Amino acid sequence: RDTITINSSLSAQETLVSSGGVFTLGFFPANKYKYLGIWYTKISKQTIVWVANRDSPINDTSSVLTISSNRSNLLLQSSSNNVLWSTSISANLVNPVAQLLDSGNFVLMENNTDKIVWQSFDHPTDTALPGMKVGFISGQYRNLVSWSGSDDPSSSNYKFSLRLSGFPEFFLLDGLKPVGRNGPWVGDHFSTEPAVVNNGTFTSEYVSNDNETYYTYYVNNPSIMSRVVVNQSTIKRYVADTSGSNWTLYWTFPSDQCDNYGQCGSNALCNTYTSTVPDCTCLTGFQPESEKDWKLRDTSAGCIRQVELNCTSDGFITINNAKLPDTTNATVDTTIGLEECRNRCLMNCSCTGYANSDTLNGGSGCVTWVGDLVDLRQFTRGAQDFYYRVAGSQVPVTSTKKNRNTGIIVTCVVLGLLFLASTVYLIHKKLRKNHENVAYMQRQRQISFESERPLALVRDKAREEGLSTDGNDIVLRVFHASVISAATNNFALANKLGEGGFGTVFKGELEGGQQIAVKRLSKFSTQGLGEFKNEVILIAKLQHVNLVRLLGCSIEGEERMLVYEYMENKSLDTIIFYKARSSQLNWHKRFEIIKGIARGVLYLHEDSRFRIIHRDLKTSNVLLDDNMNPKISDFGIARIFGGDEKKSHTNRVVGTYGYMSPEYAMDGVFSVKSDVFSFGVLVLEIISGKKNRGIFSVEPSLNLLSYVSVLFNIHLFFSTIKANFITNYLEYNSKIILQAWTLWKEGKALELLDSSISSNSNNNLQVMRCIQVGLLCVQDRQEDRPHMSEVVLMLNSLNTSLTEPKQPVYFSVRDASNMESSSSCTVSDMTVTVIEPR
Ligand SMILES: Nc1ncnc2c1ncn2[C@@H]1O[C@H](COP(=O)(O)OP(=O)(O)OP(=O)(O)O)[C@@H](O)[C@H]1O
Repeated sequence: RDTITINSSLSAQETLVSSGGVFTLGFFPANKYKYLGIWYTKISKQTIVWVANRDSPINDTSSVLTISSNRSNLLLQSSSNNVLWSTSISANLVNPVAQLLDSGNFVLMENNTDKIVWQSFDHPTDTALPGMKVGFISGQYRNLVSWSGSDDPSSSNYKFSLRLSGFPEFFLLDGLKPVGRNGPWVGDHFSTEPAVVNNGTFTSEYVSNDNETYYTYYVNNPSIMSRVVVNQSTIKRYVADTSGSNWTLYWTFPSDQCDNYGQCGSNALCNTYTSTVPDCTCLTGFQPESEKDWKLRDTSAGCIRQVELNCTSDGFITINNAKLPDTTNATVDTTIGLEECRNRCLMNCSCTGYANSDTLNGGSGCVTWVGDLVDLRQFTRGAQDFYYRVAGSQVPVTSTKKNRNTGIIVTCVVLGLLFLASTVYLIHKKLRKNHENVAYMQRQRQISFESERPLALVRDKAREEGLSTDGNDIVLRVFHASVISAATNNFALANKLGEGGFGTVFKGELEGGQQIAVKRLSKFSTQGLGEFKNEVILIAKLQHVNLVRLLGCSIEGEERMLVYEYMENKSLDTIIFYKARSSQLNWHKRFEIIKGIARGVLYLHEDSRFRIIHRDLKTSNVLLDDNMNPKISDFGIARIFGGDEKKSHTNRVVGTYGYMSPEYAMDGVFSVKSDVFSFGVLVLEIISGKKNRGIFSVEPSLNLLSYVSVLFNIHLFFSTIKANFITNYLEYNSKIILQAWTLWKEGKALELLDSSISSNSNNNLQVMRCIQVGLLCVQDRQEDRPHMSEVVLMLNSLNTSLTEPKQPVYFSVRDASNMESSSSCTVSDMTVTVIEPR
């Protein structure tokens, strides 16, 4: 039989045998006592895989395993009715049955249902059978704990247990002392087992999320049995075939001395390539803490840096095929790749190393370390690269490949310089000849400086006003991360509002019912904590009815979150571009929205105490409250990510194609007039309900190409490329501008109006006025575009006469055949130069 019921208990002389005969449950003798346990039926040398009463042995011969009379538990009782072991639950079953399964799992359940209320697999002793989970599950640790001796099942000090902190990993412990470290799970294997990556015999499963982290495995071949067992200071995997032959040792850990935890001390590398004696070497850039001890092979003190890190000019050295160092204090971010991981490490002066957290598919995710690097080892194959930080002067240029590359680079630089020198004369001549060009360049530079200046001014002002010490007049909450986590139901997917270039936005509700939107910044700038706070405080100071209120921020570890008021109707793009929703916004509401946005931008540009250039005005950055009032969002967020937007890779920081002014798209120059351009696009989109932008990815190198072409006077080649670029840009990123312009010129501008809203003669004046303002704002030359103060005026006093908008230059470029050449040097002329060879 394989079951116990309320009427049939298991006496000391009886056994249960699983239906397929794989496992037996019964009483076995050990260490002068008796224990209730499970073993393989066919393996001749009894192999116990589970013990119920390992720490409460039986010392009589008539103990019995029963189901308790209240139908809730399994009880192991001695002859004197003492309970030696129990399942300790309160199940209250109607018709309980305990059954031994062929998997080795002993389960208590409701008869004829699948409702298992207790199972031995949830209470491992020293052995993990296939399907058993080891780790942290349902709020409890499930460790493997070794027997005290080969004939003594009682719990010993040795255990294989998960350490959850940092990047979770399994340790073999003697009490609290690590004996060995299995390393974190890096995709399809533990970092210490590169050689046992799935060879088809087993399927390993590793699950790690906010609620549980565990390892389990399955045997793929049904004729094979396997067990993983902790035996004192080792953990071993055995296999046997089901016919009952003896066990074969498949894998063992520690496998050599380099697996002993911290064998070589900190900041040292252990390998056993040349002998079984561990070879300890200090990492390059480090030296033994004690030379004397090191020579005597006492490496416990480890290694120290030869040159201290200075944070700004440090570099990294790679260890190939590495077992990652102890990850207890490491930080993991699975959302970024290696390059960003490296940058993150560089930005954090305490970061001492980094690596991918997942080695599959060429590697992904990021782990960063701080402090000493402990328990590193190197394998000969199959493991991953680990990068550790050293002072710049310690980075060796050793590999021949590097030397060769350096040689090539040096040769190229020398040739480039020669070429450069030979063309200096030509450039000089060209620049002299073209005074307007020089003037243009100066103008551009000036604009750049102007746009940078406010940032500096703002910071100085902030400091003057003592904002770095949190001025009293600012109502800004610094939220504890747990408050945000609770408010968003632990960032539940169901609460996700959207995702932008800076991170994911979640809806949340604070205690008390206030609704919030939380922007979880996925990447952050080089700024330190103080600076981040300053910037946030600064932004919180900007208060206007047409700006989204920033309520506060949250900072925890490397995580930065911004907390905004929640906007019931989300962003404008979610309404106007969708037929089903766009009729919610009639012309009156659209006109109010346009005026509201204009007032918000004016406030940013001129009315606030600080001059802010938004740099990414677009429909998804205009949110609507419950009354459809527009509120600009993301103002100042670029500031939080540092001012050096050219280095950033988020589409948000470099702006969004379709809304970018030509000078910003082509030359990276931005000013308040770039915002005016984006506003113009917004206006035309709100009127038409159509997007200006198609799908088009711009080659960032084109800017560079244009400079190179000037420098080397080889327009003919590069101008063709640039002409293509511009044509493409036009093709995809100015649909509405071109349509509005055409209709305007043909006197049919009203046709631009979204077909889902009806216009009437009362509205026509407003619609026409808005189209004209839109076209004035998207004019090519910055100086032709109005300031926001003028825009607000134009929208509010419909009777004043306006200038005629000029033809967008894009349009003229498309119509290239009409163009000859040009000698003037505005942005548009640069385009003309480009098309010369046609
Ligand atoms: N305060 C808010 N209330 C309600 N919804 C919001 C709020 N802030 C953002 N959202 C929603 O979350 C989405 C993502 O916002 P986010 O500002 O991160 O990205 P984006 O504006 O679409 O792109 P980018 O970051 O490139 O500007 C928005 O489109 C909007 O629908």
